[in-house]
Amino acid sequence: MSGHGDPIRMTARKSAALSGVAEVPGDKSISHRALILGALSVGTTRITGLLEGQDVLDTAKAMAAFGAGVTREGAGAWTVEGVGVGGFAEPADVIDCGNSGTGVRLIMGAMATSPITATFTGDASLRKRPMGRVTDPLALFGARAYGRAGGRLPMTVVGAAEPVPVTYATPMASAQVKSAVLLAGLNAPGQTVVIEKTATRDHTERMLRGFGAEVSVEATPEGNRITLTGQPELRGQTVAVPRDPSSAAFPVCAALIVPGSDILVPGVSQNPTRNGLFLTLREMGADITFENEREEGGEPVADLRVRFSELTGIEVPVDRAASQIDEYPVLAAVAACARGTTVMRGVHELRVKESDRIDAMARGLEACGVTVEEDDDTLIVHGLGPDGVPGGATVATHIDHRIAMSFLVLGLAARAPITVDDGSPIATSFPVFEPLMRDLGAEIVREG
Ligand SMILES: O=C(O)C1=C[C@@H](OP(=O)(O)O)[C@@H](O)[C@H](O)C1
Ligand SMILES: C=C(OP(=O)(O)O)C(=O)O
Repeated sequence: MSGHGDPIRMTARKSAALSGVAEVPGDKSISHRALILGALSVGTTRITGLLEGQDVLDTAKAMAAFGAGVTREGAGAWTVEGVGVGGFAEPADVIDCGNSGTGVRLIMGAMATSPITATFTGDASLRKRPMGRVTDPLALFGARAYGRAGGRLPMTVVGAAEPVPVTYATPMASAQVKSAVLLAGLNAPGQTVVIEKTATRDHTERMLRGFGAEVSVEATPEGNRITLTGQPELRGQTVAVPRDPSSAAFPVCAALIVPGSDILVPGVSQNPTRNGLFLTLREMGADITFENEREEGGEPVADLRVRFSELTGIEVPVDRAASQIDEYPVLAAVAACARGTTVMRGVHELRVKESDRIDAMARGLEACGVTVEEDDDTLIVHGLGPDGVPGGATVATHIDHRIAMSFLVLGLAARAPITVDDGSPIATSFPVFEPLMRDLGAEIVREG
């Protein structure tokens, strides 16, 4: 849905030690992909643990609009009756991807090599985000796209009637771009190749293999070379979605900065393309232990035991950016409670997320009494140590769930409460954030 309802003001205040078990919901990236690959398969895909956040619900609706049978069987349990590779029907109406960059970009890729036309839109945040990064490579397959100036939504994509395979080096570290090209390559004859200089989340490659496609990955001096053999027959699968490390980040970071806390976050994916934040936090001195390491739903997972820690700022390795790209906002909040300076470089991509996340974090932290520095590609936070952040501000969230959750986490440790002007976008990725955090003892309330 392209609106996100009335704004919900929310306030977090200094809380006593957090304790208990935080069972975060399913992974957003994997949930989108399970629905899309299910729709492109022959037969039935059964998904458990699907994230029922608005972003994923919008993708489910889109898959139905392209002709798949999508049914909710119970909490997190969904079935998809696929139409097969190349089997998408032309949607009768505009596809509204709401707040979701992943949804719109992957779906554009999935339909771009079929002889159909679809028009995409989204909410005020998504309509500001660049789509040229996917429509440029999709044009190489023979698809055409007509959008607003700057490659913005609403945008109509005319799929290629006779697609040709493509070799494409992604100009930015983006799993969405990589995935759009691979999904388009499914209905092109021959081999489609994506070369990525920096490895990004690899859920599409893993899941394509799981559904029966031939995908090989070769390390080359230019980076990973991913080769997909086109026109496979994908077969419906059973997909157990693991818990989302990007959602786990919020209770984990809250426990680290609220004195006395000791929590358990079970079953969190430790996929090396997603676990950068946990490595960074450990380097800052975080007491996080990885217990019961195992495999679930094709992903390495572990239970995270997290205890309050006195943290020290670090220079975050630049080559780790892709594996923690969505976690920089909450890392910046944690950095404010560390001693010393945390330097985050190579983070330009944060400027084109649901909001300009460098700007949103910098302005919000300043309002809370924290000194920051920024340039186009960098965010530097001068930490004030435990109990050092003044808080006492209302922060603008710019329709960005991660900005909202990051400042609510910071409010649990700041001296004075922190209010966010609109917490409603939290429902896009982490619909149970409030009850889950309250169950741990976090004082988070809705205003008015
Ligand atoms: O492929 C995905 O599921 C995602 C890729 C990332 O975006 P980019 O591809 O733009 O880096 C990430 O920020 C987003 O939350 C999810
Ligand atoms: C960037 C994000 O999502 P998307 O690009 O799918 O909107 C996110 O969830 O932080």
